[in-house]
Amino acid sequence: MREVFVDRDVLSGDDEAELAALAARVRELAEAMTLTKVEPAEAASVAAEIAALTERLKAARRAHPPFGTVGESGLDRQIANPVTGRLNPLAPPVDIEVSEDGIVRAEFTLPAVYEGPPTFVHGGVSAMIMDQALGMAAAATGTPGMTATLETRYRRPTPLGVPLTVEAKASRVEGRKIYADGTISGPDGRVTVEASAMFIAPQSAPAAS
Ligand SMILES: CCCCCCCCCCCCCCCC(=O)SCCNC(=O)CCNC(=O)[C@H](O)C(C)(C)COP(=O)(O)OP(=O)(O)OC[C@H]1O[C@@H](n2cnc3c(N)ncnc32)[C@H](O)[C@@H]1OP(=O)(O)O
Repeated sequence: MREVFVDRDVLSGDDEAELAALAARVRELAEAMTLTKVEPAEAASVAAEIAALTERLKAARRAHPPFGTVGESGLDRQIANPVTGRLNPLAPPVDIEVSEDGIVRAEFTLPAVYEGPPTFVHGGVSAMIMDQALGMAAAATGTPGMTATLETRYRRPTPLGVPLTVEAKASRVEGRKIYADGTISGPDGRVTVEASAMFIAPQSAPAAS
């Protein structure tokens, strides 16, 4: 696969593990925040403590999110990615694996912070997870690309708080265009979301930002 990334700090395994642990705590904080019933005065007190913690983190700051060390697939460097990044507290708990036959798969459970319709996953969150899974399936062909089109078909509501499965696979490569299809299904195996996407390999690597 050709190199597509700009220069970034690359974290050691230990540094990545520590920041991933911090991100996990921030995720728990977001979940607690969404569901808390504490009194307003307590909320204000907690807000002040969090502001102080944020200042501590800002004391040493990068210009851009870091990368992790390259894995065997060569695709797992974006550790602050908003869909699967261990270092990104906004990322849902989705750990996508790519098998040798190019099938992309993850099992995950989405908590209340991703709620759209009451008790169900927000459709934009499902689309985001599909985009990533389909993009990784496209990249597994050896030709990674930018999402050009993404079509999602919501067959039935996707429930929160139960094990879900996302699967995707590239169907064909036509020049710079890579096509992929995938699904999200519930614990009963029934498909809740179908998605198809077309990715286009850029003529040149994206410019540094
Ligand atoms: C390499 C990148 C990093 C990857 C790293 C891998 C990491 C491991 C995987 C991670 C997975 C992440 C998955 C999320 C990935 C995003 O989230 S990407 C972000 C969302 N997408 C974007 O921002 C894309 C914005 N658009 C663009 O940058 C450019 O329009 C594109 C898509 C690169 C195409 O630009 P271009 O190369 O100049 O295209 P151009 O030469 O005009 O057209 C080529 C052909 O494509 C067609 N085409 C172009 N655009 C479209 C379109 N939108 N719809 C339909 N057809 C189109 C043209 O009609 C033309 O067709 P033909 O005439 O050849 O038949």
